[in-house]
Amino acid sequence: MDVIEAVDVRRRYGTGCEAVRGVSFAVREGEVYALLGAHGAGKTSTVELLEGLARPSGGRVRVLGLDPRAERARVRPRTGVLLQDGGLAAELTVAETLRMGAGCVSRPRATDELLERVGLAGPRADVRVKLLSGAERRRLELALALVGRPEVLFLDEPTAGTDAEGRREIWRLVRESRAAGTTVLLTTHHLAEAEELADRLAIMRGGRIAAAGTPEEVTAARPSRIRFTLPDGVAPAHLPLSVPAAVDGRRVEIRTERMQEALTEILLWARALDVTLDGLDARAASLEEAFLDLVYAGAADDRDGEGWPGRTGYGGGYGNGPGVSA
Ligand SMILES: Nc1ncnc2c1ncn2[C@@H]1O[C@H](COP(=O)(O)OP(=O)(O)OP(=O)(O)O)[C@@H](O)[C@H]1O
Repeated sequence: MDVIEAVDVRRRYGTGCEAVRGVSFAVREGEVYALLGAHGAGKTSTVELLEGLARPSGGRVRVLGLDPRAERARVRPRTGVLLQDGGLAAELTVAETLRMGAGCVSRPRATDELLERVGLAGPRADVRVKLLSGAERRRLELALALVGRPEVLFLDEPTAGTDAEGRREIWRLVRESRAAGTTVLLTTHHLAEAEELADRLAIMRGGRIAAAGTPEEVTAARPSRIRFTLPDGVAPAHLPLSVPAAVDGRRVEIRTERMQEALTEILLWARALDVTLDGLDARAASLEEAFLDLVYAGAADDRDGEGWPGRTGYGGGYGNGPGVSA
């Protein structure tokens, strides 16, 4: 069952900025789904619509089958929200803050047990919020999101302001929530975070979804890369490739969706010339490459369809002759 649904959703601010431009995705029960993108991609603007904080200017959002804004009273008790900026009261202690949160929900978790779980029990429970580290604040905010036993968790940049260790702690808590059956939608601009946590993800750029699926599906749709060093005496113009290649000094880089064909062509060419291809390296795209490609180089796709910067086309094939310069 789809617990969270966005269908062709749009959001235009009063300033005229259209931050969300026709976004569609669905999150299944018990799944962790990440909206991944650079700053300003439209992640928060999208999640806020699902949290019921604003109404979409177009399209449709549903949480647990309900309209999160029009039916807020029914949706809110079943969801937990971690905002990008939690806005905690600085003078309250950790325990006071969580007790206050517990007072606002109908079936609160035991606050002592929850503080234990997020690593803020014992002496840390009596510390004022203003004295907490960034990671501790985030864990307290997460405890507040969890105190009402939510079926759905919205986590906007859950590890913002935390160090590497703090990040791992929060990742552990997110995994525990998933293991308990909670459906999680999170936003992040950290690729590692999406890789670590997400069952499926959508990469956002300019208010749209540039790619979506499991990490494997997203990378499978991106071109593989073959690299090698041009052998001495071989000119770039004699490369036998029917696929476009880029040459930087003596280094050759080929991006291709037909890895096996391109690699076969290169190896046969090298054997015909009796040359060794130093540094030969062929690999499928990593999620990081897909992300960088879609989020940054992808802007070039929008402009001119060139695909990636610095590309030089070398056509040909074996018809080009032996390929060894005189
Ligand atoms: N209240 C607002 N009024 C006008 N424009 C806004 C408002 N909030 C966000 N925007 C604009 O909408 C676009 C998307 O912003 P949004 O915060 O949704 O992106 P994001 O992907 O969550 O980025 P970040 O990781 O920095 O939070 C940006 O161009 C931003 O400037």
